[in-house]
Amino acid sequence: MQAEPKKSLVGQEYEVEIGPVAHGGHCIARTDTGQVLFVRHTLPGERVVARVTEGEEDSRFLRADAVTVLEASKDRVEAPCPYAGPGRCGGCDWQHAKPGAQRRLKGEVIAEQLQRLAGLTPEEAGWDGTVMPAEGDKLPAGEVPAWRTRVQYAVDDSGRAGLRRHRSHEVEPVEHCMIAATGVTELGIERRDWSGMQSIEAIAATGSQDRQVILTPRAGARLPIVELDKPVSVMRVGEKDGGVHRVHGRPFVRERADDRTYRVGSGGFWQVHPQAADTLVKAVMQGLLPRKGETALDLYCGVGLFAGALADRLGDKGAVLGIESGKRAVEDARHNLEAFERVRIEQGRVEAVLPRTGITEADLIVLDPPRAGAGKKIVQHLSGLGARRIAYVACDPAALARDLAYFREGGYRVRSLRAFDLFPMTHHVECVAVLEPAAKGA
Ligand SMILES: C[S@@+](CC[C@H](N)C(=O)[O-])C[C@H]1O[C@@H](n2cnc3c(N)ncnc32)[C@H](O)[C@@H]1O
Repeated sequence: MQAEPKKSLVGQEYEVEIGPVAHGGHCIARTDTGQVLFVRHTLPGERVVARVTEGEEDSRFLRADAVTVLEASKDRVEAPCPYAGPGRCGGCDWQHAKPGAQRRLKGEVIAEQLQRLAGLTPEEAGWDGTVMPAEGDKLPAGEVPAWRTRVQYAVDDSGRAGLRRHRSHEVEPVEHCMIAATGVTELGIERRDWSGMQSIEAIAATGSQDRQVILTPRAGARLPIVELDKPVSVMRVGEKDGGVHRVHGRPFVRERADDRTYRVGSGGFWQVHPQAADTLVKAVMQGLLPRKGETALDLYCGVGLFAGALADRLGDKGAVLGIESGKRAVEDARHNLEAFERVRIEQGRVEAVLPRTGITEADLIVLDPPRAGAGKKIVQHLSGLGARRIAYVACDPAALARDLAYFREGGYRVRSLRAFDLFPMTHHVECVAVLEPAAKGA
């Protein structure tokens, strides 16, 4: 017997009261039959007509867009970006919220994740509940910080550059992305014909004039001659190997942070907001208070941002071990930190390399894992190294909360937590949690 096809609810409209914000840039509501709706383009307390964008009759939850606002929140503003709104560009989640309200919403998400996944109240996490804006991002009403120093443009079938629609491969062509940093906008990507290309990543380094574009051609397409409004180096993603290859110019950009220049090769990780690297280094160092001669680990070290900051502060007798999986990033980290004799960078996955190093103790640990977090096994391992303090840099509050719970099992407590809005207009937020042995804090 064939199963009945499930009935799609896409396009169905519900008039609903909007409840609290949820992780991911949407708010929670319920249909009159009790089905959960994750509604975008709305704010807590509003009454809206929500149109379903994904889900079926028996889905655990439905996704929806608020298409009519019947009762607006006092935090609502007219979206400054003409490409924001239901079915449009998926890059920003909170264009329709006042900047202060965006940070409050992010704070509510962090608080909810900490409570639900780690059983921690803000007080227990040593957090004042605020999400701090980056320096210079508090702007007069209606102005939007131009912070995105790395923008991934998608190209439509007619060769126009744009941004992806929410949870879609469709392209929203744009003439200008408001949150793109000036150095990116100056390249004039949106004004060119990119026929034959699938995507273009534009990078404008902070603290140097380095600009780079990374082109991903469609299958079998020839590379265009790239003439932009400003000088750039050009890289291409190989169709066969997926690697990033030099077309012309330097195969890296130079970024400045904590009074040091970092070479970042194409495809390597660097924080996107121009203030982010400095802000996070400062928060981590204020949390760890490194002492001369101590030993430290920098896990998921990228091109060596925290390893460099630690090496500076630990002095000649201190030592730092960085671990990073990206081959190119490791080459860059070794280059960036070659002046420090007592810094070593190992290439490989933390879960494989850390046990192999045979390290049994460290005074300080920084970990800055990707969105999925570090996970139970690594946290257990780290909890056994006897570190005086651990700084956890997190781009996902859910992964952070899960890992904090594992650290508690390992005998660590959260001493302080700080949150930074390094991704204005989007739902993303960065946290720095500082941990210490529970016995010490007791
Ligand atoms: C959020 S970035 C942090 C980089 C660096 N701390 C910084 O701030 O510039 C995470 C880094 O972890 C690396 N990575 C991802 N999974 C990894 C793993 N399992 N082991 C080691 N490194 C990993 C990525 O290549 C990336 O460079």
